[in-house]
Amino acid sequence: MAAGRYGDYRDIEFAELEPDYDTVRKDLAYSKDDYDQIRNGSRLRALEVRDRNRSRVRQKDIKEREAVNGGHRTSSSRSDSGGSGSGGRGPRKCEHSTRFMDREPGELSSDGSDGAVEPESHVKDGDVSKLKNGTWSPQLTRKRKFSPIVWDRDDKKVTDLSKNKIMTTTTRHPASPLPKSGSQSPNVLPDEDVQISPVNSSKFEDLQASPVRTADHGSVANDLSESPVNMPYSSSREQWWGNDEEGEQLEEEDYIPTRNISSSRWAGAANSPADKGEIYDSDDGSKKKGRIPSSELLETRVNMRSSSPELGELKRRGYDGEKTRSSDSEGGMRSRPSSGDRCVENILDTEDHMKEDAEHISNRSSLSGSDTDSDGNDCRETPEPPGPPQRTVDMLQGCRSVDEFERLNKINEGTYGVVYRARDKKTGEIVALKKVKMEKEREGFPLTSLREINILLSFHHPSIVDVKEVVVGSNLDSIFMVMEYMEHDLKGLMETMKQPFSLSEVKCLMLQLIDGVKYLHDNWVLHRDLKTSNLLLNNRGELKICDFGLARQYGSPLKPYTHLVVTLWYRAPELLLGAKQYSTAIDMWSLGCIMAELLSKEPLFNGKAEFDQLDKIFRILGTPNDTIWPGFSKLPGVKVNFVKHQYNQLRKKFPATSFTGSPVLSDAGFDLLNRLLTYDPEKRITAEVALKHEWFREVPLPKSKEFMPTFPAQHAQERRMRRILKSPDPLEEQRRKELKQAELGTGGLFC
Ligand SMILES: Nc1ncnc2c1ncn2[C@@H]1O[C@H](COP(=O)(O)OP(=O)(O)OP(=O)(O)O)[C@@H](O)[C@H]1O
Repeated sequence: MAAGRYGDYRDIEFAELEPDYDTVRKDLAYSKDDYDQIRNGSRLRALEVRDRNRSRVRQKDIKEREAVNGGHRTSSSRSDSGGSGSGGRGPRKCEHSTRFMDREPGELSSDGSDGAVEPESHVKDGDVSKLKNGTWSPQLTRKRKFSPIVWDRDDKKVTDLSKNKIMTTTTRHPASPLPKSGSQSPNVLPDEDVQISPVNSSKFEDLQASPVRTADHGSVANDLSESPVNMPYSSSREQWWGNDEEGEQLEEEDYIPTRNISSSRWAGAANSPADKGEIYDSDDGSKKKGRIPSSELLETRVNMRSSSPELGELKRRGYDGEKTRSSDSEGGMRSRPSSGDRCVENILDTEDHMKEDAEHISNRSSLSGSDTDSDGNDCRETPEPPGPPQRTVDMLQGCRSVDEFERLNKINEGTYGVVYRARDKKTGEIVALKKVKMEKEREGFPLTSLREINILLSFHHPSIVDVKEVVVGSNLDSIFMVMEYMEHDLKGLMETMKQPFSLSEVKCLMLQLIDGVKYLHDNWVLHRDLKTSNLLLNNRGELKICDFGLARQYGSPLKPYTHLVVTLWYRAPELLLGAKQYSTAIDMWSLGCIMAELLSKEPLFNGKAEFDQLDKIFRILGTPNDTIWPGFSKLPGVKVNFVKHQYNQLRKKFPATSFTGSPVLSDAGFDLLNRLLTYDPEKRITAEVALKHEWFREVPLPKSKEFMPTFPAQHAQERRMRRILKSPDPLEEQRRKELKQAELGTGGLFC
């Protein structure tokens, strides 16, 4: 739409330029005689002299016309010629041209109207003089539009780094060879005592005692609160999109204070203190933690840059070539052609810089004090004055207004966003709008949401939910992701189903899921929160992964990350046992849990707390040891006695034949499940290998998407109520509890 507007303008401009071009063409045209004489080698000098004279006459003519029209122009403006050719509309046209050229495709005025052009009155004499004085020139404005927040980016460096990244090899866990059907589980139990315990605090000191912990929490949090920045406009005039009391209440309840802001989240950031062992990346313990006040970020920015690649710099494999929005490593995200992408570009840029700034905040904190400085006085630098609040608005320039959508109903409310079904008023398309919970506005735009937006805008795959664009609330106080609408999530759907999915349906779903995860892993992203409620299904049988709030890039060498990721039931044992380094295998474990749940319609390991979760896993898979999982006993969580379960009971849960209604699974199917649920992350099956697993080639073959059953879309209220009544989600509660404990630095299995 906006591109069309842009295009229209160009059409008009060129249409009006047309006469001039004709004139020029005529002026420059040689007569046939001239041409013949030139060919014959004569009159060349004479023609040159004639052309120079004509040119002088033309310049004079242009100046005269300008004088008549009273136009003002910058000499270098392209609209110059347009203006000169437009007769009486000269000056007005010129002003509009400047504004039009200034605005990028997809940009709208903040009120959501098609106010791309500022009223003429805005370009008054004062402005003209400014323009003449060079304080506001079309060139300058145009540059700002491309990058509203202008940073001193070192392009060369970035390019080099992205190259480095591409050349880096990952330390992914190798695929273990496919055992024979019915072979022993990779989680074969040893005959030795295993002592497992909640990790004592000393074990986890290095993980938890991030230098940005208590003191820095104080520091950062105080900085945050002292910097009332971010969304500069209050939401006093609530529109229907924002007027959601339910959501607001939840926001209050859910709020967990920011503990710290991440260090470099990119693996291999050789320059980052994290790599020198100075700080640990604990940014992602909560999607709520990283909240970046724009001004704080802007003010604290320094030249500290991660030497690791940015998301936009990664080489996207797989389906990327199909869509132009993605970019490869060298091309970068910066050349986005489609409508609304200017907004996207701004957001991606902002996320990059926020990340850098977050790193700086973290590093600054880490360098300036210990975590015992609870008052933070010593380590805290004097907070600098808040930056210009319009920075946040700049970030949102080019985004359409949410008022261009008609709200149909509220689909669901996650912890971090409210999702609505809506109709694009222009196209009639039904979409899902996820409103980013701003929580306490003064604390800034949630970094995790920026991260999610960043990833989802960058990645395109049939199994990844498509985010089309980002739109803003009328007051620029809220942000929505416009996603393709999906009728169901698998969790909600399974709650309504009387029977579990059939084998061929599970295969169809698993194939799509593994394919999506492979795409993520191929592109160096861990999802870190794969669970049935984050898997969407539409009535065309298409499964799509959503909720990338915890996703992050990983690289080689692996860096220590927070273990407080992945909802408890789907959390890999290495995370539960406090491993500081983990990789793609954590997502594969989640896939194992999901596969089992799809088959049985029940969660496989539904622990109530970390210890209970481990216990449930060990009861079914047996208690691991160093033989089946080298390095197991060194994990921080392996301390005191866990009950030693000798046998793997998984087959009993998924027998080859059953008369009791248990979900049946062939040897091949069981092998896949077993390999997804392998204890040793190094031996756990990869997405690439899993995709080729023989289970998908044996009968019953995977159902094709078109033949997947359709289900009536649940009424949002029903869906919410059922969740509240039937499954007061212990997982979220658990996670919140963990995070609170982590923030307080007390209690908990790993504190
Ligand atoms: N594109 C979509 N189409 C339809 N429904 C969706 C879509 N995206 C999300 N939903 C619904 O909204 C719910 C919450 O979405 P999402 O997981 O992205 O939010 P969240 O706040 O991050 O959730 P969580 O609390 O699980 O972390 C999903 O479980 C799903 O039911």
